Amino acid sequence: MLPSQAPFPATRLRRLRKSPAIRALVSETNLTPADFIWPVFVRDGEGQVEPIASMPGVNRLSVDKVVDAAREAHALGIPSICLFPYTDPALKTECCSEAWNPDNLSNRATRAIKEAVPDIAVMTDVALDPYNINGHDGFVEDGVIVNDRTVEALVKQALSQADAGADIIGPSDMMDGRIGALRGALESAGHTNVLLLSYAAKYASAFYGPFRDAVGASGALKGDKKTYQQDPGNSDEAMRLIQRDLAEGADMVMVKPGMPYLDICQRAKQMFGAPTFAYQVSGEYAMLAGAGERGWVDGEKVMLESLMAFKRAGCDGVLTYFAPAASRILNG
Ligand SMILES: NCc1[nH]cc(CCC(=O)O)c1CC(=O)O
Repeated sequence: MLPSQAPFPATRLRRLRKSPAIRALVSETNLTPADFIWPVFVRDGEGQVEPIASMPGVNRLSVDKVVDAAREAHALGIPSICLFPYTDPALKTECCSEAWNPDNLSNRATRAIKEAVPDIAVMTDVALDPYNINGHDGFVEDGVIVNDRTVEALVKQALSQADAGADIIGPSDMMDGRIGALRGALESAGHTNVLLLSYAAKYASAFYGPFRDAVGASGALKGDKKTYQQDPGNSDEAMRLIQRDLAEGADMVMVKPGMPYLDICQRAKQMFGAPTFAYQVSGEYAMLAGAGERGWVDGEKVMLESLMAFKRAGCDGVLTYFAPAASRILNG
């Protein structure tokens, strides 16, 4: 596999690292703002910028401020912004109907962004957890997270998002059969060019903790998500999930979390060659940003190194809360 190399001193691999110019010539991986999808948290109100304690530097934004964020992202060269609503606890119910309300927070934000910054791709999240009194991604019946009835609700949710103008729909729920159901419903409704970025290999991870604070789901969640999210020790299962989702009509696939699962990213890209994304999740962000804030690591350098690692592993892009900070540095 590897080309043969002459023995030392004919081969001195340090020659290839001798100066910035030579290193630039032989660098294998390129990181640019075009690699990023920026997840943002949306809340009610106007002019609201509300810090999230466990995610230093990340805020919940009212719709007007999300539009500002989209403008900023576009100016920085970030192609896509991904919306996560913080839902008023009073709107959380067992039937989760706020999820497909055409005027829910996520749909209002989508419409506002598409009007103000039409060129940015808006990604939305399909799962019931922000709206569910039980905090789960699916309906709960007698303590069981039920699959098929949940998929019917996810279809309604996704159609309301597509109607609002979402470009990319990201099902993060991990129910079986949802990609096929969503693709069929989008086609029937005439949304033939709405993309599905499937959270295909999503693990039951402790790294989602700060996110659940950010969307207000931590208090609501009863139990864990292990009957639908994957066992962190499994790799073959991830390949089966990705293969299944591509076969059902996913345009792009995601591995989540990111940094602890780079082996899954690499395997997925090599095996399927599909557009592959990683989600550098809230807990990963909190570790890097928190340690950077305290001066325990060089925050900027670990941020860029961690993002470069996704590209090296074979990812086409990465969902990261660092998107604007990293882009500002990359743009010089
Ligand atoms: N549908 C839930 C969802 N969508 C995105 C994230 C996590 C994102 C992050 O941690 O940054 C989660 C959390 C979960 O599955 O409990």
